[in-house]
Amino acid sequence: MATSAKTSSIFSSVAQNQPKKLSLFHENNNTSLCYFVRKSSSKNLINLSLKKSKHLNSVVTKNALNTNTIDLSTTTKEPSVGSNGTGEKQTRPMILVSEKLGEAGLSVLREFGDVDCLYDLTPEDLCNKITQYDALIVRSGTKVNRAVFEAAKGGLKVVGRAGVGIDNVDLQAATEYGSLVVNAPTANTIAAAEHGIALLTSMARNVAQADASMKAGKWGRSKYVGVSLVGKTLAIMGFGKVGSEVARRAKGLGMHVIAHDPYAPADRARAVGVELVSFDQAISTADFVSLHMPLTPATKKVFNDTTFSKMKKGVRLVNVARGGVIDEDALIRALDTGIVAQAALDVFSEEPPSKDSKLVQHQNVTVTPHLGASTKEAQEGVAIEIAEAVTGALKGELSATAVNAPMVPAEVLSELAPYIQLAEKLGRLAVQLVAGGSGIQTIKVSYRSARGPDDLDTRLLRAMITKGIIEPISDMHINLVNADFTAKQKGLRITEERVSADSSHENPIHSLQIQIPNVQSKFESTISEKGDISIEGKVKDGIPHLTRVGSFAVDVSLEGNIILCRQVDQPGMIGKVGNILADNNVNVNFMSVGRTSKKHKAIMAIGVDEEPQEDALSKIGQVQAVEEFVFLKL
Ligand SMILES: NC(=O)c1ccc[n+]([C@@H]2O[C@H](COP(=O)([O-])OP(=O)(O)OC[C@H]3O[C@@H](n4cnc5c(N)ncnc54)[C@H](O)[C@@H]3O)[C@@H](O)[C@H]2O)c1
Ligand SMILES: O=C(O)[C@H](O)COP(=O)(O)O
Repeated sequence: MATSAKTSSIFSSVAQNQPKKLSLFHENNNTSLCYFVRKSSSKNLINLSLKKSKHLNSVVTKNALNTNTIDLSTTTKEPSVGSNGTGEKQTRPMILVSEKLGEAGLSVLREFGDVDCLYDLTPEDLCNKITQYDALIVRSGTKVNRAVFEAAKGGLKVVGRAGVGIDNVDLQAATEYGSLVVNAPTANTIAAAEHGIALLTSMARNVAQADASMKAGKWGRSKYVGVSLVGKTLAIMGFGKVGSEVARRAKGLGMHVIAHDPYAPADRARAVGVELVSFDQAISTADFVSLHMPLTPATKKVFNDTTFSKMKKGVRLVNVARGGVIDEDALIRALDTGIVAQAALDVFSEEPPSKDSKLVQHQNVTVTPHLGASTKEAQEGVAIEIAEAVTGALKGELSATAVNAPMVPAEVLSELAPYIQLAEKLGRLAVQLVAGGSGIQTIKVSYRSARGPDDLDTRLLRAMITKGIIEPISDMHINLVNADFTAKQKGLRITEERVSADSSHENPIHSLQIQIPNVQSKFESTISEKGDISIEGKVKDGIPHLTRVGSFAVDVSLEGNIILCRQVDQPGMIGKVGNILADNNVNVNFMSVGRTSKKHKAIMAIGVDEEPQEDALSKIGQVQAVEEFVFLKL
């Protein structure tokens, strides 16, 4: 029976401790920024690392070598299976690999966790077993549908797709259950492109048919006269990684290459010497059409009776993308009428296709069983790429190949780290102040910053505010994957505004304000003139501070817990409240007083390490000049 991993998932505990020291060190080709947390006894480590893969080899394309992963992890120490080398016991994550994966990738996984390779699971088996695992690694043959996520009950932290296409993973369900989906998008590009070229050339020269005929004892020289490629027009549909590599190779064969891709930058196409054209122009002028787009709702059956009828009679079609982009019945009709002279297919709408599939059996069709990524080199590369992405994600890293979560560059992350803590803590405080009313519907977040919108990526901060707001009032675990989704589900509207500040451009954020309109507050003084609960914070020397409560300026570091207390401004108040706390053995770590005007109303913000007992709190309430107070947990 598996022991579940205690390595926290994506940034789950980042905000729980304050950083003390920032150090930069180099270790085995890794450059890491490490924040050591203030309380050494907690032994938690928040790791912000910028890693260069030491496993990826030359098979992997340039993109992959430049992959930066962002480590935002805390490792919880628990008695159990393994050891982390410091004598502390740790649990090891459980990883299920459901399709064949290269050995090099398996070694990376085994160094990190306990790995089960179970290649013949039925969908039911998968649902039954998935509860035991923290991560699942699949290729295109495993359907990771909603049932799998439901069965996992939120315990499946990561799904790794060892390849590019994620059409076999239900991304919506993954997001709802907070599972990060990562893929290995670069390591099989060349293999797929080479297979596309192999199909193109062998189709044009009837290689497969001639081979089968000879093996059947025939010598059919006149039957297998082919067509030449040189000078012919090839339309690449989807000018992404594979499409552009096919284009390069086809140009080397002397073909005239055009491409259709609504999202591809024209300069990338120009660099390869390819003209980007409209869909209709591409399919109506091409002698050969090669498909390289993903399967999405927009591309499903995009090659159908209508589009085939627009093609040049005698066109030849290659598909190493996804079977589902073609209406296969329409293709059979187009082959039968001669609109499509030949097709070479590596992928099918249903895999494997039925044994009596008319398409597979068609004399003008060449088929391979989804072999595009199947070279030794690509499989080693993919296995390493996905193993690193999955282990990174299990450590809490924000993966550069995340499919259902924003990718935040390492440099942005390291800069925002203290603000991430500030965001969660302000969210936590704000929600605890709500006493009732019509429920929280809107959270207004204002970032005062000297930076322009393009210079300030606030997605992480928004997610952390959402986490701070939702976690104290639900049993949900919020992470970067599910923050926006969960907020929406709960009917929470989070609006963001940037207010330009004069402060230094160096600091990403001067101050962060959270407002909750249309609610009552447990501490009336947090209500601003506009009638909203309003609190504001800043980062000072790397530490988050609460700096404004309603219209009162305060300054208390956001550590431990906080008591907010409004009183008539008069001498001796600090001593009276301080003594009550001292009698209760509660350590005050920070205190600040803000007032509207002398001898009028003042607010004491007191940071306390421990939670005071009920009777200590009620004694504070009994102090004569105290008008209201609230205890808030951070
Ligand atoms: N047969 C195999 O074994 C094999 C191997 C690798 C990749 N693939 C498949 O090949 C396809 C391409 O992979 P990739 O790595 O190049 O992906 P990619 O994301 O780099 O490229 C896909 C391109 O398609 C474009 N696109 C999206 N919608 C489009 C549309 N409606 N019309 C035209 N273009 C559109 C995108 O803008 C992108 O440039 C994917 O479907 C992938 O799953 C198959
Ligand atoms: O999308 C992909 O990466 C390819 O289709 C490869 O799929 P495979 O991993 O099942 O070979």
